Amino acid sequence: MTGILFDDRSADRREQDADGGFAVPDMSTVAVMRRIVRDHVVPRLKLVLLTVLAMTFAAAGTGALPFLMQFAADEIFIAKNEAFLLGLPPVIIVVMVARSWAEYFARVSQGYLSNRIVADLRSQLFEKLAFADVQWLQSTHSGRFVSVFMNDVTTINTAASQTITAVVQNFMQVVFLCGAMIWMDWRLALITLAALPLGGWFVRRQKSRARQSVTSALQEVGALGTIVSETLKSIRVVKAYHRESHETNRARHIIERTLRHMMETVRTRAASGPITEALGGVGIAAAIFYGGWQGISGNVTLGHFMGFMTAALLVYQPVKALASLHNQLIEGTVAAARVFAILDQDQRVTEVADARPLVLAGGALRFEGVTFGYEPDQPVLKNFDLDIPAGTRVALIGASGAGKSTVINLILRFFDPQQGRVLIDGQDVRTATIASVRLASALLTQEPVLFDDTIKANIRYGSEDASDEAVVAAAQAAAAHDFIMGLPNGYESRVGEAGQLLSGGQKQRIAFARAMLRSAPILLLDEPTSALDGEAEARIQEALETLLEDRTVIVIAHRLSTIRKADLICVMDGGVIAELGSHDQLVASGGLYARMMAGQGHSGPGGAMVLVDDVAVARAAVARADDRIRAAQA
Ligand SMILES: Nc1ncnc2c1ncn2[C@@H]1O[C@H](COP(=O)(O)OP(=O)(O)OP(=O)(O)O)[C@@H](O)[C@H]1O
Repeated sequence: MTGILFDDRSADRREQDADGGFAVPDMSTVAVMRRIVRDHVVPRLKLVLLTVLAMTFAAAGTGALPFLMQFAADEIFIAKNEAFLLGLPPVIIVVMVARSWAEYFARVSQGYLSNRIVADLRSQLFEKLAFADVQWLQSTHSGRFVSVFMNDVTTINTAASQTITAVVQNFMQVVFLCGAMIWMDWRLALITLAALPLGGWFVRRQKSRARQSVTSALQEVGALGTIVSETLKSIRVVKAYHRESHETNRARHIIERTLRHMMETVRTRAASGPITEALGGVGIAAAIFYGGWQGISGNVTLGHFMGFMTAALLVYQPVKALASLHNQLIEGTVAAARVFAILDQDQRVTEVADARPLVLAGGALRFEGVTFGYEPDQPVLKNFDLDIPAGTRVALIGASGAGKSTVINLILRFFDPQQGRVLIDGQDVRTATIASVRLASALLTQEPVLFDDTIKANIRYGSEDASDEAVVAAAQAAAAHDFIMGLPNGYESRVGEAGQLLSGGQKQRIAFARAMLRSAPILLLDEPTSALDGEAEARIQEALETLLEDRTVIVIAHRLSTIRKADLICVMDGGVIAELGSHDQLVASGGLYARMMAGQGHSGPGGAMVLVDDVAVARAAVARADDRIRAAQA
């Protein structure tokens, strides 16, 4: 169940499937913007309005500058008005200070808004992932999720923080400055601004190019995330097989492709600069010519001309900024569409409207005519019937791929069968609340799962109300207490990422204590003692026997000793039950089980079943692998 495999698709296959095996629906920029406004801006409308007001004020301050220039020229230099000269500086100072405070407020509130959007999106994404269907999570690359959290959301943040205020601010500046120009001389204004529609057309033309390059770049970053997490998770195998260079090359290809797409984005963004600059140059040249000619003819004053030219020179800066913000907006909306695709993912395993918590008795289990396949047209279980009275210990055995883990997946309702029902204490799991179905069982996997937290928190995982005494009692029962007390911080010691500061056996004992603490009537085990040494196994075996008492136990068994102890042995073959009975009954019947026990094994469609009856054999294999790793590292 825990072998390490790599997603080693060819470069072409990666290109086709670059989004982590997950399609992003094509949402238009407008649709994405509408959703962001609806979900994130409207709920904070007051703050947004205040921000816009502050921006408008700051823009109006800029719009007032040409008039000040005009008055200054006409009143001071031409009319020689001394009172005006004395009064003007304080007015300028007040206007500028008020304008800069308004700008400060606008920037801070904009920063809050964009970071708030990011925080909300990250929380929603995490909740979505935590509650998502196992099937969907397994079929989507983890790198895709990591990159959405880290990269896509950051792209949205950058876009939001740079565009929310900047678009409004620059737009308002354009409006005020154009207004000032039209007010001063509408003919001159028309000449100066004639080039603007051409710039608008150019920016629109760039849109699809920008969308394409941003989408590809974000996809590649997702692929990079996948390869980084995959390589780190599998580092022992990577080194043991001397594949460091191979993995580095795989990463390098993706990094180079990302660079190409990023450069395409950069070029598209940068292109808007020279174009608007050139158009601005044409407009201003025309204005100087026409305005100068009017001046020579005596139709305009020097102040009038200077005021107008100030506005004309100022207006092209925000226009240029708007063009580049348009690209930023596209980057943000492409990233947002990828986030929304995850948030909108439909859930297949859902609760019915009138779902009720399971009423648990002893944890009796029943499979009634269950047909299930991960792909609906490829059934893994076929019309599967199994009745397990409360308190029975069942060993599931069969060839690899026979469907043993699938049985456990259905009891936990990670998936729903296409036909038939799974019942716990007589109640269909589909009519019960999902939480109560999951709480009915404790799961122990072959590879223990620990979180980067303290030992105490790991044991208490899923039983948060348990007292410290109960935690210690569970650890004692799991033969973990002594080694925990030997650690410098005892129960407060941290276990490291995925428990890597502990040995395999120690990790398993912690996981075992966690299961002990949980008072679930059903225990689902994937032969969890295989990582323990002889002495610890003997101690834990005793504890395990206590834990198993009065519980319904389903164990995917690999060891003869475990199989022998089961009340019922269920031999699975090709998605059906080939044989069912106690060890003695099955041996006596002389069928498949008897042949397995005779050491002949069985080659079914999924491969051979392996019985591990000798811990020493397994330990020797692990020691050989470790020697190889040490040799490779040396
Ligand atoms: N998430 C999944 N998506 C698609 N197919 C799956 C998935 N999980 C398992 N399968 C397929 O379903 C079949 C049964 O798998 P299952 O894990 O139940 O077998 P198993 O008997 O537990 O095997 P093993 O002993 O090797 O762990 C296999 O053919 C496997 O390839």
